[in-house]
Amino acid sequence: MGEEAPEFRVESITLESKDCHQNAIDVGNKTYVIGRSDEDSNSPFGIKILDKLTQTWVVPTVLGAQPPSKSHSAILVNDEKILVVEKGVSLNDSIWFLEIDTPFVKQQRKIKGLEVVSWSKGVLGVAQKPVVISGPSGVGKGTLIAKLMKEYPSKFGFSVSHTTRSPRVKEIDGVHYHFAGRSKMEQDISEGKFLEFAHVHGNLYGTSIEAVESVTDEGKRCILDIDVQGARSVRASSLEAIFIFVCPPSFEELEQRLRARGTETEEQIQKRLKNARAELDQSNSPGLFDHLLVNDDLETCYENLKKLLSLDDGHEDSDDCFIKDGEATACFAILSKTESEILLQSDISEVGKGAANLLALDLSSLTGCAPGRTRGLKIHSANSIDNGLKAIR
Ligand SMILES: Nc1ncnc2c1ncn2[C@@H]1O[C@H](COP(=O)(O)OP(=O)(O)OP(=O)(O)O)[C@@H](O)[C@H]1O
Ligand SMILES: Nc1nc2c(ncn2[C@@H]2O[C@H](COP(=O)(O)O)[C@@H](O)[C@H]2O)c(=O)[nH]1
Repeated sequence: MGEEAPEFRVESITLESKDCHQNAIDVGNKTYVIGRSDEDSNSPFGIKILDKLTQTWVVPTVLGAQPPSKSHSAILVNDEKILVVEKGVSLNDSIWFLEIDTPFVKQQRKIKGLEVVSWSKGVLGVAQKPVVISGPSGVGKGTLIAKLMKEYPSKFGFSVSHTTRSPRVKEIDGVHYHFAGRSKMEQDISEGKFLEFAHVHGNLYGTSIEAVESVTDEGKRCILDIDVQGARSVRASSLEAIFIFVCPPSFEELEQRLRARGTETEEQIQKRLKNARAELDQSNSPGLFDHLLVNDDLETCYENLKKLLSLDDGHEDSDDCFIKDGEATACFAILSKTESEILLQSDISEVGKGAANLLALDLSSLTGCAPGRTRGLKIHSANSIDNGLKAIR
């Protein structure tokens, strides 16, 4: 893992030239060198870590989608993460965190026995809590979700799970599920790409982090259709969600619905009914589900679901917040840092406005981290006279 090498020249702090492709950030006894070599503009956006005590270089395993390898500036936020601000991309795409010692990174380091770092993209604004819908097979979860998505196509997005089960007739890969091979899915799970996974009715099912994040990136509220084990795992994760359990009016009715659907063999139906009893028992586990819905008459149940999601009052949700102002190309560099804010200054020559714009990036209300996005960023103009950059929440 260690490698002799002073092939890099490391300055003690960030190398912040206008076209900087490499930054060196000191964290304790280590120096993190981020970026690509200035000599080779086509080289990949790499990370190297210098152990200053032993003078050895380590190339860590880098997890997560990485920023576009353009020029950037970087600064240490705290012992856990480095802020990297990319130039020449839209403001929405410019803010990244290199996690060097967060709980996820520590966990992955332990699993792999290797040095690990992870990227987490910074996202402006907050998102509405995802909605987890659980309940026994055949109770009508999919039917309720389909109605919700049909009535509110721009408001909700479905988290497309991975599964090792075979597709049913009319099921489309990437729409209903990502149909996956077991070994690939297990490998992705071990690499921390899944929010939760469970063995359900003899197959492996799981929600990838990307499945949830990509829905949220579109400005939509994410709906997860997962079993009770999965709901338990999400409850224990850092994802804040609303948890709804859907019950059948009776066990007989559940059996009838499952049979009438006609998608399972008799053996599979028996397995699903057996598991249904266990799931119904667990629906009352303290602190697991926020709401129980009985799906007797479909329309009544759907109206009750809408009430739970505050969709019955005709008002838009007040905390909807989708960023439109950050789509223009930005050229900001890190200027300074306080405990809760980092000041970014625009490159005057690039924006050509005659005066530098100052933005303050509020770090006090961040939610989420690797292996997902870092959300909740707020940016506001920090110019004494606001010269045109609107405050962005
Ligand atoms: N309230 C209802 N009354 C009668 N039939 C219903 C009702 N809700 C759903 N159904 C029917 O029950 C069957 C099972 O519904 P659905 O596939 O939505 O269940 P599910 O909970 O998503 O199951 P699974 O977990 O196996 O995916 C479907 O044929 C559906 O049309
Ligand atoms: N824990 C998870 N459970 C999941 C996920 N996706 C679906 N499911 C649950 O599996 C059963 C069976 O589904 P089916 O499509 O084979 O009928 C059902 O209870 C789903 O809720 C997942 O990603 N994780």
